[in-house]
Amino acid sequence: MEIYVVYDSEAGHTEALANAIAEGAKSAADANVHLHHVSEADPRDLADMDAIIWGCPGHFGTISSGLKAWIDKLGPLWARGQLVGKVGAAFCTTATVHGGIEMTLWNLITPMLHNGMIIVGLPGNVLENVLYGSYYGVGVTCPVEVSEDAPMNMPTDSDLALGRVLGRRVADITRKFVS
Ligand SMILES: Cc1cc2nc3c(=O)[nH]c(=O)nc-3n(C[C@H](O)[C@H](O)[C@H](O)COP(=O)(O)O)c2cc1C
Repeated sequence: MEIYVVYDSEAGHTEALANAIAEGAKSAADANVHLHHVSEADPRDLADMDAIIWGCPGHFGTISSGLKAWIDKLGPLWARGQLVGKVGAAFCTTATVHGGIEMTLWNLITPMLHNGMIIVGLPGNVLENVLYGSYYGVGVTCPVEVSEDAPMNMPTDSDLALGRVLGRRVADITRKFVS
């Protein structure tokens, strides 16, 4: 099965989470995972995918303009119904816990629904999620550094574990549709 992971990221926080999601998806032996920064991703490639996972930093409570501009190139695929029935999932990073994680995840999911995709979140029986996560995908907080000299606050091991679980879950659910 073909799984596409596309992300926007300015300083690498969301990229680290995207890497963990791709790693989780790749842990399924039958998954062929395509991981791309949005600047090098071709929307036309989505037609050949079985599952699509996209994510970005939350910018003012919603999708970053970089990823939104890319999503807005999906009109021709939408018009031909080429994404209908594909599995989708979303992820994001923000700087604060109450800085719009859920709104950003919902805004990422909305265009998937408009394209007829089947959304996969994380349920409460996933251990990593019940302790810490979100039901709408993976949204994690990387707090702003206390000073310019401080090391960057990247996603924690728990954050990355959630990412791996989402990637694997997408692969396991997609398999039920493609086999
Ligand atoms: C223009 C802009 C708007 C942002 N808006 C928010 C916000 O509304 N809430 C929040 O918690 N963080 C906000 N942030 C912080 C980023 O979401 C956060 O630092 C994120 O982890 C950056 O990920 P990246 O390194 O992958 O770009 C904003 C950052 C920028 C540049």
